[in-house]
Amino acid sequence: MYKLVLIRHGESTWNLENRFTGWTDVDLTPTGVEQAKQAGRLLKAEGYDFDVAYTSVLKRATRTLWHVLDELDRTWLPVVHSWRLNERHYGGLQGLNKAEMAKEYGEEQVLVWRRSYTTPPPALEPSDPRCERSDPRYAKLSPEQVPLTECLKDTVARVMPFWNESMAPAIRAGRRLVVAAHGNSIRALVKYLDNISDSDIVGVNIPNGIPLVYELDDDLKPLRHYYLGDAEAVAAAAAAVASQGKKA
Ligand SMILES: O=C(O)[C@@H](CO)OP(=O)(O)O
Repeated sequence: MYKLVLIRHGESTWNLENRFTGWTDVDLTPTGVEQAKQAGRLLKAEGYDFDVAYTSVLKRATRTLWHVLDELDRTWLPVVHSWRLNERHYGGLQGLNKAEMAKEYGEEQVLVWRRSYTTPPPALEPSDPRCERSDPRYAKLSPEQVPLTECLKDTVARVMPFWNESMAPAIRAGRRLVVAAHGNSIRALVKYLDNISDSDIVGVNIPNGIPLVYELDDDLKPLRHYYLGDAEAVAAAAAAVASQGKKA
């Protein structure tokens, strides 16, 4: 039996301001830092140890990982960064306030933008200053690989090659992985692992900074999964994420 630990980054400045974030590289808030440290402490208290760490190229996930590794006294572990673990790209919504958009366009529309599997938010223009195509961290990608928007299906399509080519082989080789990523890149992995339908994934929300453990069989099929920590607090935190698209 293998174990895989997934952690969504701690609260970011734009989580706090309730803004669509996507590939915008915002940092953690002091609460987010504390959540990340707490995740590390929980893992340590439960006896978890790791051989390799995975994260995105965005600082809210990277710093979350650093705090987790620091608490585990494992700052020396190899860290694999991949843009494929980045948050889902939020297109022209990046930077806009979720509750204000719900007031303007309605909660139903915001739910479609946030959680529809196949409908992406409006795309960014390549000339938009928010477009990441000239960001040096993506210099090795073709322009088309740097999205102008994404629905979750698009995110699944770019996460899965990384799972298949890097993460899954590492797990099969017996390496214990800790992954610090984002709400929607984790939803993409969870959808694949648990074979969740396109409609049921709409209701899945990942709380900030709480380790999500997958126990996997020899074929990397999930035997079970669970969050570490208090179940009620986990449910409340996931419900809070779901309600970010409400009017107030
Ligand atoms: O804004 C975002 O990038 C994501 C994660 O914070 O939000 P949502 O939960 O609305 O997909």
